Amino acid sequence: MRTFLPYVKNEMKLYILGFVGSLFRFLIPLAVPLVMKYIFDDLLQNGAFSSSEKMGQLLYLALVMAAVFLVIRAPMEYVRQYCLHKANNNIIKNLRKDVFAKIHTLDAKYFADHKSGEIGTRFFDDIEKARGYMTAVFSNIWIETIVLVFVVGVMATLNLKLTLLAVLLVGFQFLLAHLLSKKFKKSTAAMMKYRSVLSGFVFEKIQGAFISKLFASEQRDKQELDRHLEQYEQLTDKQAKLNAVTLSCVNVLSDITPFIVVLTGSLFVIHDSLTLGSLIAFFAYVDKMRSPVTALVQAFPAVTEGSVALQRIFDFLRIQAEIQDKADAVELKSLSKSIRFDRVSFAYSDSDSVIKKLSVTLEKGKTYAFVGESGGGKSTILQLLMRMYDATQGSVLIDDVNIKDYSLSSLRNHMGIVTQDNFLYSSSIKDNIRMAKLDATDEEIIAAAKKAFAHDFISQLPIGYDTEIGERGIKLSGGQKQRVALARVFLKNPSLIILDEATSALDNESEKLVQESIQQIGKEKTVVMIAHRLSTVVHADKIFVIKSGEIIEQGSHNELLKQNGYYQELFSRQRAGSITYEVSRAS
Ligand SMILES: Nc1ncnc2c1ncn2[C@@H]1O[C@H](COP(=O)(O)OP(=O)(O)OP(=O)(O)O)[C@@H](O)[C@H]1O
Repeated sequence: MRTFLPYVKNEMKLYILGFVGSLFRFLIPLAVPLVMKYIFDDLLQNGAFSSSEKMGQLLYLALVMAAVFLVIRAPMEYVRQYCLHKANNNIIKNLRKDVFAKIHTLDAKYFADHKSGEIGTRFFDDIEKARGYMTAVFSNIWIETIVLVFVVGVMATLNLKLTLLAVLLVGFQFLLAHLLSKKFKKSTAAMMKYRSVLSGFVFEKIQGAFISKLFASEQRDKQELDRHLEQYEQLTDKQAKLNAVTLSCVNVLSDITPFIVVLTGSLFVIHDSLTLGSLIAFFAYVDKMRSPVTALVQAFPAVTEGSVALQRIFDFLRIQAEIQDKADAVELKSLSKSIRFDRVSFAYSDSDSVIKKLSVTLEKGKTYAFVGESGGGKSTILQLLMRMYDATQGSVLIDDVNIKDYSLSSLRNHMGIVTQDNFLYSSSIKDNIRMAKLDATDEEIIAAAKKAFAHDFISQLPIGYDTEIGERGIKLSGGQKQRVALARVFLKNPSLIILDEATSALDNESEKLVQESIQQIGKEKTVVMIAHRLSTVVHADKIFVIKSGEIIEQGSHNELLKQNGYYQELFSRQRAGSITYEVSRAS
C-alpha cells in the first residue's frame, strides 16, 4: 500500500476539506439525543418552569436546531460529497493514466504471454474496484469510526457500565467480521484472477467472432463460455456465502444489542442509578452506534475487493519490461554504415533456439531479402532488428554499436515497418497515414499515398481521405490496408524500411506497381524484406535463404540460381506455378 500513498498525497487538500465536511455532517446529528435528554430530564419534568416558559424554550431549541441543520449541516454535506468524490476520481484518473502508460512500456514478450482482455481488466475492472475501496476507506470508514468513538464517549458520560456492555457486544461483532474477512480475502483474490481470465476469453472471442462463424464454432464457444462462467460462479458463490455468513452473524448481534442494553438499563432505572431521560438518550445512542457498526462491517467486502484490486494494479505497474532503455542510452542519429548480426542466437523460451549463430552484414542503402521455409525464423530476425526481443547470445549492431545501447525511440524512429497484418486504428485514412508524421500537410499525405498506389482507391471513396475505416481497419480490404500501411512508411521516410510480406495481399498488378515504388525509394534507403513470392525479391542486392534459423544460401538472385540449390528449386517451382506464393506449403 506504500505505492498508493503518493496518489493519496496528491489529493490531500480535497481530502482534508472532505474530512472537515464529514465531521460536521456526522457529528451534528449526534447532538440530537443530548437535546432529547435535556427536553425530558431538564425541561418537561422540571417544575420550576411554567408551561409558557417550556413552550418558549422548545421554540428556541427548534430554531437553533433548524439553523444548525440548514446553515451548517446541509452545506457541509455538499462539501463532503463533492470533495471526497473529486479526490477519489482524481486518483482513479491518475491510476488509469499510469496503467495506460505502463501498457506502452511493456515488450513483445509480455504481450505474447498475456491476453489483451487480461490486461484490459487492470484498466477497467480492477480500477473500479479500487474506487469501491477508496469510497469505503476515505469517505466512510474513518468517519464511521470517529462517530463510533464519539458515541461511545458520550455514552460513557451517561453510564459507564452500560457503555462497557454495548462496547463488548459491538467488539464481538467486529471480531466475527475480522475472522471471516481473512477467508473472504483469499476467495476474492481467486475470483478476481479468474475474472481477468474470463475477460481475456471474451475479448479474444469478440476479435475472432468472424472466424467462429466461419468455422461454425459458435456452439463450442458457448460451451467454453459456460465452463468459464460455471467456474467463475463457484468462486462468486463461495464469496457470497462468506459474505452472507458474516452479515447474518453480525446483523443478528447488531439487532439484539439495543434490546439487551435497554433491558439492562431498565434495571438501573428501577434501582434509581439512571434517569429515564438518560436511558432514552442512551437508547438513541445505541441505535446511532448500530449504523457505523453496520457500515463498517458492510464495508469489509468493498475494502477486501479493493485492496486485492489495488495489489493487482500495483503488481502490474511494477512489471519491468525486459526490453527497455539503458540508463546511459545514446540516440541513434542516423544509419550511416551498416547493420550487423554478430553470431546471434535466439530462443523465445527455454526451448530450442529459433535463430542459431546468425552472422550477416547489411550495408546502408542496399536492399536485402530473407526467404525460406515457413517457421524458419525470418520474422524473428526482423523482431531482433527492431529490438522487440533481445538476442539470447551474440549482438545486433548498427554502425558498430550494439542496438541495446541506443534509446528505443531513436532506434525505431529510423525504421518504417509494413507487415502482412498491419494494425490500423479506427479513425480516418488520413489520420492513420498521418501517424507517421504528425505535422504532415495534406499534400504530403497524398504524395505518400500515391507512392503506395493507395491514392486511387482512396479518392474513389465517397469522402476520400476522411473515410473512417473501422476497428483495425475492418472496412478496408487486405490489399487496401497494406497500401495505407505502406503510405504511412513512405510518409515517415525512415532510413531503414522493413517489409515482412508487405505486399502479399495485393493483386499481381498492384504488387508490381508497389514493388516499383519500393525499389524507387530503396535506392536511397536500406530495405530489409521478407517475401514468400520470390518474384518480389529478385531485385534485392542480396538474398539470404533461411532454414531452421540458419543461412543455408546467400547471394543475388542470379548467383543463387547458379548455385542450383534450395533457392533455385523453389524459384523454379514457383515459376512453374506448381505452388502458390506460400513457401510454407512448398517446403
Ligand atoms: N512469440 C513467440 N513465442 C514463441 N515462439 C514463437 C513466437 N513467435 C514465433 N515463434 C516460433 O519461432 C519460430 C520462427 O518463427 P518466425 O515467425 O520467425 O518464422 P518465419 O520464418 O517468419 O515464418 P513464416 O514464413 O511462416 O512467417 C517458429 O517455430 C514459431 O513457432
